[in-house]
Amino acid sequence: MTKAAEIDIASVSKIYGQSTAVHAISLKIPAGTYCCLLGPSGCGKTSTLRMIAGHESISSGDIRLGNTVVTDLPPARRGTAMMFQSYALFPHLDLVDNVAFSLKMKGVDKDERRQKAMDMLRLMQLEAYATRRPAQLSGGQQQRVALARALITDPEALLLDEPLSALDPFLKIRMRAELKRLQTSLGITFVHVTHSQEEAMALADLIVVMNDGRIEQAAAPRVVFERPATAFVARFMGDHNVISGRAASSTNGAVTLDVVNGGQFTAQGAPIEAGQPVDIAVRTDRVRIAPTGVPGLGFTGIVSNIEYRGSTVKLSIDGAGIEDFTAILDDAAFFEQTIKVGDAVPLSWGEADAIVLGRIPI
Ligand SMILES: Nc1ncnc2c1ncn2[C@@H]1O[C@H](COP(=O)(O)OP(=O)(O)OP(=O)(O)O)[C@@H](O)[C@H]1O
Repeated sequence: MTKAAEIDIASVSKIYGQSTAVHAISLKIPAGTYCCLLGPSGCGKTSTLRMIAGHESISSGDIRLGNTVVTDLPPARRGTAMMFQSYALFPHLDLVDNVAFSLKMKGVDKDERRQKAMDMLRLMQLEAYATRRPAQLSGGQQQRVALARALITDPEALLLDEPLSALDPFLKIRMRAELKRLQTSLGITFVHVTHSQEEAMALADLIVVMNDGRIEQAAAPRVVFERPATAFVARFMGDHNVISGRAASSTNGAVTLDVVNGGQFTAQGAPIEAGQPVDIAVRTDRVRIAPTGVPGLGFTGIVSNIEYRGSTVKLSIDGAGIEDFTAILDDAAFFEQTIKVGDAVPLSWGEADAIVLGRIPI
């Protein structure tokens, strides 16, 4: 079971009645990649996954799996398998029959399908429970049965719709590690829908951030975090301040922006015509309590809130036309000073910590 296939989504749309849920998205998921489709509720993640699986028709565009255009193929002939959020196990069947079900549908004879189901249960370390029914298992065990059932068809790509959402926080983290281990050992392509940026960062080789039926950014987790492409990505991934204004001037890969009724800031990025709207991102954990050495890389503001978080302290600051600017300080740096709500504090950050954000065309 080492076959893996590239998934090529070419200008795919999904229209339900009058409303467009997915707007002509294009995406290549290389073979053997752990890909997470990430975004808020209603952004089109599940519709995209279901179109790859064949559980939802494609309104326009094409999907290719390996060398095969699967756009019009039924789910069972695509080489994909889907694991549902609810696991969709049959309550009246034992684990062997649950796992063997799709082979039964394909007409595989009883001995062979039970043998293969036992192999899958062994892979999931569930062989001791083979004769139990789903209700006699824990949530994590049920999830492993659902995985075994999906993998028994020997798919080239496994599609997972919010696979961890039904689990408690402790189990979620354990199963997350198991999913990653499984994907690495099988080597097949995984496409995993989630609205948790933490889950996507922990698992994915490729994060696809979706918003309102469009792809805002598709890149490795570190790139998405360190170089968010748009203001939406920077806000959704968290740990960034987004400052909006209008371009004042651009030189040598640095853009200067004016905040309306506020300060002037500089950030790294391609030139932008003066007067155009521009957003920049400043990493919250790179902000220091110190006067800015370089104009445009800091400001003085009033502390509006202090939140102690153990190893870090979160400061909220208003000033220079910016509301609710966040600085995450490590606890030692914070407690070296005596800062309280209402104080005016000087803030600064490094040249590399402020980047210009793009806009995706609508
Ligand atoms: N069968 C349907 N008929 C009509 N509209 C639908 C249908 N399924 C989804 N939609 C709409 O399409 C949009 C995208 O839905 P989709 O389920 O793909 O989003 P999602 O990102 O997976 O959201 P969630 O995280 O809440 O599952 C939403 O506005 C949703 O209301």
